[in-house]
Amino acid sequence: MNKAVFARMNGLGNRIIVADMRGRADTITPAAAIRLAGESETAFDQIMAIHDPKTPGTDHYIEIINCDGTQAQACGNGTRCVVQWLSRESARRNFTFETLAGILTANEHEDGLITVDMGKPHFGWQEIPLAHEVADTRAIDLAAGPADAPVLQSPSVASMGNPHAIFWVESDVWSYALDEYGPALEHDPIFPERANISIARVTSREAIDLRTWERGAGLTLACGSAACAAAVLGARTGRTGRSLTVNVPGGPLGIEWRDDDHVMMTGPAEWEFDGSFDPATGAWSRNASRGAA
Ligand SMILES: N[C@@H](CCC[C@H](N)C(=O)O)C(=O)O
Repeated sequence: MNKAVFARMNGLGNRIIVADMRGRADTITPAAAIRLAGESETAFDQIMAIHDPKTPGTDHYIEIINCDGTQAQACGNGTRCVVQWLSRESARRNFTFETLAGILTANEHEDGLITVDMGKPHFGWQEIPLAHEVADTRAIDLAAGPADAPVLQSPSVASMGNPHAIFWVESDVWSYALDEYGPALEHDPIFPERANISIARVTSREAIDLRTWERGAGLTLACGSAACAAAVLGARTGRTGRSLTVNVPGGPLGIEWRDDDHVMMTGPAEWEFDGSFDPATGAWSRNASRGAA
């Protein structure tokens, strides 16, 4: 067994395992991911596996694995954790990554906060994707709760590389049973690749409160790509400006939808502990010698 090094980290409470798979030909199996997800110390929302680059001009290929063993195209909080991991091993602070969603850049600032260029949002029904054409992706025909008195309805949808549905609500986001509605909405037939489901309350032109039921992971304390989707859809529907704070349960994320259409996400990353694991089985051990920075 050729073990790989990992760190358990978090981005505003989004539980992330960063795994160093550089210089190796193997990948992390779904069985290994599910085993790590099932143990209390290593329980995670996403694994960010750092691989050797596939495309010239990029530093690393990043594979993103949800805790159910499925792959994701984008993970904003996890990308910040990868940047913090890499910036601990050299003086570099600027990186170019490739993911299933394409090529993105990220950099760590002097104060430790990290900005990720999450790329451009997509609003076309085929790009999200939806199962069929809809008139307007700013409000699609989808609801949760009793048919005659829906609790959540008419979400705005977008792709940030991965699919997102944002339900706009008037009351405190904690007053909605997202754990009850999330699973069915994630698997609704309108989403052929399933979707990340969020409820969003606009509190000013510059601020949104957001909770997310993540595709493949369930309720999380933070979802960076959902924060980006909420921000661009807030602006696209006239609810907000293009530069705002998205308050997720784990804390605030700064989001700017620039005039060149790129979405910039800024927030922290936190190192918890590290160890080594078998990418085939998920068997792992904790390393006592290297702790938080
Ligand atoms: N936590 C992430 C999103 C992870 C991927 C998502 N569950 C999916 O399957 O699309 C983030 O911070 O963006």
